[in-house]
Amino acid sequence: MATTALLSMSSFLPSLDSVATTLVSHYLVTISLTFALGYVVYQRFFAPLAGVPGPFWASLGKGWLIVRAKKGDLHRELIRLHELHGPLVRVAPKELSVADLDGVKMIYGAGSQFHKSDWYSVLKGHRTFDPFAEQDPHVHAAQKKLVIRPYAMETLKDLEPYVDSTIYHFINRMREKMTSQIDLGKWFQLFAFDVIGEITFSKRFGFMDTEHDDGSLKSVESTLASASWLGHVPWVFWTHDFLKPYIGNWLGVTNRTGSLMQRALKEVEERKIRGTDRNDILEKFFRLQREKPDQVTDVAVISMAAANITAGSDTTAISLRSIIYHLLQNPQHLATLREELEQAKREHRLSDPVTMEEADRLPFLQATILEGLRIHPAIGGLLPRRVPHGGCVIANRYIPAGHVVGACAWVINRNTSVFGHDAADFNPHRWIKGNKAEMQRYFLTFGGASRMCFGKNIAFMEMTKMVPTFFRHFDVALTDPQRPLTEKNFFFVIQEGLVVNLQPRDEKSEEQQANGGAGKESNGY
Ligand code: HEM
Repeated sequence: MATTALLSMSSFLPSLDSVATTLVSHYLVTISLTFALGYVVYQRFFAPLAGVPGPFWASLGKGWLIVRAKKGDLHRELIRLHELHGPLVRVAPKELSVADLDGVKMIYGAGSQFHKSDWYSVLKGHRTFDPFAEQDPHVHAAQKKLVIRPYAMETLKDLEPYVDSTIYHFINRMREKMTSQIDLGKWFQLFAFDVIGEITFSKRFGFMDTEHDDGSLKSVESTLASASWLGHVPWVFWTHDFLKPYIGNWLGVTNRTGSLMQRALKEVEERKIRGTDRNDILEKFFRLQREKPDQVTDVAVISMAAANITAGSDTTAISLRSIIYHLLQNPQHLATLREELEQAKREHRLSDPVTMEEADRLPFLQATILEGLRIHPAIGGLLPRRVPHGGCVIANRYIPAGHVVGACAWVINRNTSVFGHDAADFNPHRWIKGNKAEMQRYFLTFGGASRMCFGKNIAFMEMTKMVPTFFRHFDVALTDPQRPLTEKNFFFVIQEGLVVNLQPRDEKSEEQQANGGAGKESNGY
């Protein structure tokens, strides 16, 4: 009886195995929790960046940056956080967003020792020639020296007729579309791709003809959407790269070495067979290649041609959208611009398309373009840089070597001490009445110093010709002025919703007939 009772009791007692398992799992949980707590305490109180304000989760890992990249709102969050916390915001355990002006000068100014961080490594991948993503300053300087000439101010005159013919085509397409509402934002995108094709290969991609792209647009956007989060965890990219032969491609960023490269390769090969009498960018690269055949390799030429498409199409479309949208939202500024254009027209200083030289003499136009670029910088990423040996001090805070610092143009371009108390508003007059030199010193839309945009002059030429020519031809109104544009930041801050009604202003003018570049549409070699 007693034995039976003992046996039945033992069936309720835990076995030795389960006691051991429970103890081990408790032990593991306790160790993990202790480590986790220790990590949190370290990051919050003892790490070199401990105490720098910012979102709680950002101080613990890259998750906050990845979520922002996925949501596409990093630029807006950074504006909010800097307003709240001041010149430094901690965006990751070892990474800061900087709004301090001396800090910005130190990071991006001439002779800076702050070089591009690992964020860029995923854009570069295995590419051997890529000035945009190159992290090594010596390699970058050597590559830049080899290929920069075609982007110089002096060559713009050669490229102007190609821009003219594409603008002319754009205006004609708009005239055909005028009866219905027009998604002008989309048309600027088609234009920006076509014009890059024209100035690089003397060949529009034909997107304005078919009214859609051949996948290039998606390719650029999926590259950036993927790079913008992967850049924060480059090890994911490199692990995927290692496993790709077995698991296939799962990442959009590889498009950068995919379809755009193929397009550039095809154009280069065709050009080599056919030759050309054109003086476009490709021809200028070939000239450099003839001078230094062992250095300006085919890989370099193809890579630069592809870079023009990736770096120069969406960015220009975004900027055009910003300029036109803000003018339409601010009729008083549009009226001032129209007055300037009307006067120039009366005085026969306005061709059709407007020439670069004429546009240079239209101060309010220039101010409007700078203001559109200031208020909505096409690139909304942090432009991250590695802190050099010896560390640095920014806003009275020591930041050790190897940490990452960066500034977002959306934050810096809204600094009230540089751009005025109304820095959050669109007001072109600031570029006429304000301290232009000071504003240009901190104008981060095209990046800074040694890593400044190659295509700045080309982009300016396209915009300063397109904007007055467009307004010369059309009266433009937003179909729904109450509805703001939507925007998403995948490194490029892309807008949607610029839908307008167009009315013709005048018929083709005498100047248009007189201007050889405009009158000639070209699409081919
Ligand atoms: C409004 C239009 C444009 C804007 C706002 C813009 C903006 C920028 C910015 C901010 C950078 C620096 C990025 C960084 O530091 O990570 C950059 C670099 C670059 N851009 Fe642009 N860009 C524009 C148009 C163009 C065009 C039209 C081209 C080519 C035809 C181009 C080619 C490049 C290249 C090659 C670089 C790399 C420069 C280097 O690292 O040395 N961009 N751009």
